[in-house]
Amino acid sequence: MASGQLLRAEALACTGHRHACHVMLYSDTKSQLFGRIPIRHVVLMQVRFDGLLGFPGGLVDPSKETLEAGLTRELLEELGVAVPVSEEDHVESRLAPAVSAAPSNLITHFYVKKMEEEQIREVEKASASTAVDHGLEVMGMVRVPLFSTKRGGGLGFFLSHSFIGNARSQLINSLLRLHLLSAPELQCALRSSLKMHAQSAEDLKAALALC
Ligand SMILES: O=c1[nH]cnc2c1ncn2[C@@H]1O[C@H](COP(=O)(O)OP(=O)(O)O)[C@@H](O)[C@H]1O
Repeated sequence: MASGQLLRAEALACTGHRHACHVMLYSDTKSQLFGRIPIRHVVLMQVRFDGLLGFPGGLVDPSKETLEAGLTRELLEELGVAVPVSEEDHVESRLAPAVSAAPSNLITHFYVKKMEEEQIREVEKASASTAVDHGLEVMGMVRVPLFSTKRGGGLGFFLSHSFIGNARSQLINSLLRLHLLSAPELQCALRSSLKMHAQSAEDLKAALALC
């Protein structure tokens, strides 16, 4: 098993750990950007309160509720609509890397749920209207652009943003595992991200000089 990865049961047996559950909601779509670039799939992420990109979800206390019940409760707060998640949607559990000298005590559990495009639209509408976390813990839901434009835009530029924890690798692993994109398509997007990242560093230095 890959480093840090745990079976769901092993993860639940860890004492003294915090548990965070997040889900990637997605659907197929026939929509085309500019009437010619196939969008293929709708994948939802969110801009969090801290400005980072991540998946909807949150901390769950497994001594009080199941991981899936806790995730479903978090989703209601963040999305404003019931999206039941079950054990069958579970993809992986992993010990989060340590962020300081102290060992990590956070276990992240990741889920993937396929929906109809219409249900995704309902989630998007509710997340900006009835969700109690809107504008507070969640600044807004976003669709991941899965296409690539000639100049490396689309997925490449999206991946150059900053993500919370291992959310970027959760996204990339899911796109590969579900065959939503091929490995060469992802490699191409990631190369474009690296270039964009270097350019952003220069832009940031220039912006700092304005202050
Ligand atoms: O999308 C994600 N993928 C992987 N880990 C995440 C993601 N979002 C948050 N985390 C991790 O889980 C922890 C708790 O998540 P979150 O901030 O969503 O919970 P909360 O809203 O209940 O405080 C975060 O501090 C972060 O380390």
